[in-house]
Amino acid sequence: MIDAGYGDRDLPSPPAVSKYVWNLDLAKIAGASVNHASTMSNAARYLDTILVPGILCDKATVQLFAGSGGHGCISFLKEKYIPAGPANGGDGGSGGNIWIQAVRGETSLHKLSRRNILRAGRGKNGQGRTRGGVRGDDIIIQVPVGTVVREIERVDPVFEAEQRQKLEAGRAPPREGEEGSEEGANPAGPWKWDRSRWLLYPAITPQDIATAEFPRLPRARRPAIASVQVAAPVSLDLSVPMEKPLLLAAGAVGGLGNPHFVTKEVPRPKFATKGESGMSITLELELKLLADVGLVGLPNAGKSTLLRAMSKSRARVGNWAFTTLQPNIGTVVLDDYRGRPASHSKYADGEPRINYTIADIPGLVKDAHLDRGLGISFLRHVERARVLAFVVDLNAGDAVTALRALWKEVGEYERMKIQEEQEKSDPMVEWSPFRSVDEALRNQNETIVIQSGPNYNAPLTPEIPSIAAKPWFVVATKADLPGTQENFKALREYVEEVSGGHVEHPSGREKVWEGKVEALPISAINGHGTRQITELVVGLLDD
Ligand SMILES: Nc1nc2c(ncn2[C@@H]2O[C@H](COP(=O)(O)OP(=O)(O)OP(=O)(O)O)[C@@H](O)[C@H]2O)c(=O)[nH]1
Ligand SMILES: [Mg+2]
Repeated sequence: MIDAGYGDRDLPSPPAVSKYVWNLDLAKIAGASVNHASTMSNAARYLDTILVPGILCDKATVQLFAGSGGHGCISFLKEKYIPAGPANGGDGGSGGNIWIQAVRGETSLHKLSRRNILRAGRGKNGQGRTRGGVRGDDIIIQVPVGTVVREIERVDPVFEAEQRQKLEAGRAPPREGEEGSEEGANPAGPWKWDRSRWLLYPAITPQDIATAEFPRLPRARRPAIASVQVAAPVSLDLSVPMEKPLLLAAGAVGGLGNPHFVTKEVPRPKFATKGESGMSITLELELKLLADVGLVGLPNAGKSTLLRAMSKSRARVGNWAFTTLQPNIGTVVLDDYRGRPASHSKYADGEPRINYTIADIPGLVKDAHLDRGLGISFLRHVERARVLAFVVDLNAGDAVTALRALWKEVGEYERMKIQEEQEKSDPMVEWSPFRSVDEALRNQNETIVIQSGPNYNAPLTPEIPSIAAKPWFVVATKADLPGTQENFKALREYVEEVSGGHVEHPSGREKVWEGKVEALPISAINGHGTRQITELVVGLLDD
């Protein structure tokens, strides 16, 4: 236990917290069901801890396949005294849709990045007695709030068919009273069998096929729901939790049953159409805001130990620098629906906060902003956390020096980034357009301007608030070790002076967060002091 050298704060044991909130299992979400943490089986929980050792995942590429439509049915009424009744094949069911929804329960994209192909269900085929096929199952992709979605590729068979039809319509004069013909060949008909579109009666013979005449293929159709589909190309910034999911890809319509093709000449058509094939979209998802709290500290400061103490994360801990090479994320559950919640915190919209996330980032070293050590990619994570926790080791030299060194690194990185941004917005090439025909003929002064700006590699550079403007606090670890009190006292005095504005802000920036900076002593290996961190974090997040 830590003795009373740390002032008025006593260090109670940590709250019961657990790491994963389960409310999404992609294998089960068909049909818009949302599974809550409490309904998850222990086995699945256990499996996930093995499969995903808490590695933070902020990017995923997924290929989505909307459901194809079921085929139409070829069937005839058959009853006593009616040996050869009229056509009564049902239409095929339409394919399943794919939806996306940003929800608060999700904290990482790791489940999506593991399953990079998602398929909505296929519509069932139509059946006899004019029974339509059952619709395919929908898929809802639930992502964390702060996900940016961008389309990479799209294959839409219906769109292609429409384009083909337009082309044909332009090439061949349409028959009187009708639009352009489908599938080329002979615009005036009769049409021959197109294997990919027509379904034939099983008893039909090859000779029949060769001589049979088919009606004009119906135009490629879209389901009515496609009108609410997100316009192509998909580019979404899901920064608020969504009450209802958004339609990304509508399932394709089913084929038409044989009653659709009854004519005076062909009263009993022995064909029906196949369902349309579903579209596929490849999306890149990126989590813009990664965690509520980012742990910033020198190597070996005890960041991973702290994460383990606060969440159920099993991040690796070792008594040497660079134990952590990949960022880890842990979720601190505030309300596990058992007993009283650990906090009564609420989101801005009044919904109770059930958890918050902590990102354990590899240790920062001197000149990390020049990509030294594990460098820039990790500073990127720092930039995206809402609150920063500077973790300093009380047992490794002067804590104030360590804190200032950390801020310096963060500040340098930011300065470099601002410079880069400015360079990006400068025009890349000068351009002076021709002002007269003469000039053009002489072909002088021809330069072209390519305005740099959003491009494919950086289509969305969301506005990120300055790092120094983020709320922050200091976590002084290893407070259980002897002789650390003095170090902590000096640290707390320094921090108080910084919040009072008596000394320069360690970032060296002018616009800084104006709240009161706290310094908390903790002993992560004993779990002491973690409750205070939670209280503080929740307070900062609520502001
Ligand atoms: N006595 C004591 N030791 C601690 C405490 N927290 C961490 N340690 C020890 O400090 C060492 C480093 O801990 P880590 O959690 O791996 O440190 P880290 O900051 O994640 O280090 P990197 O991943 O290398 O950046 C381990 O040997 C821990 O056991 C603490 O509160 N008290
Ligand atoms: Mg670590």
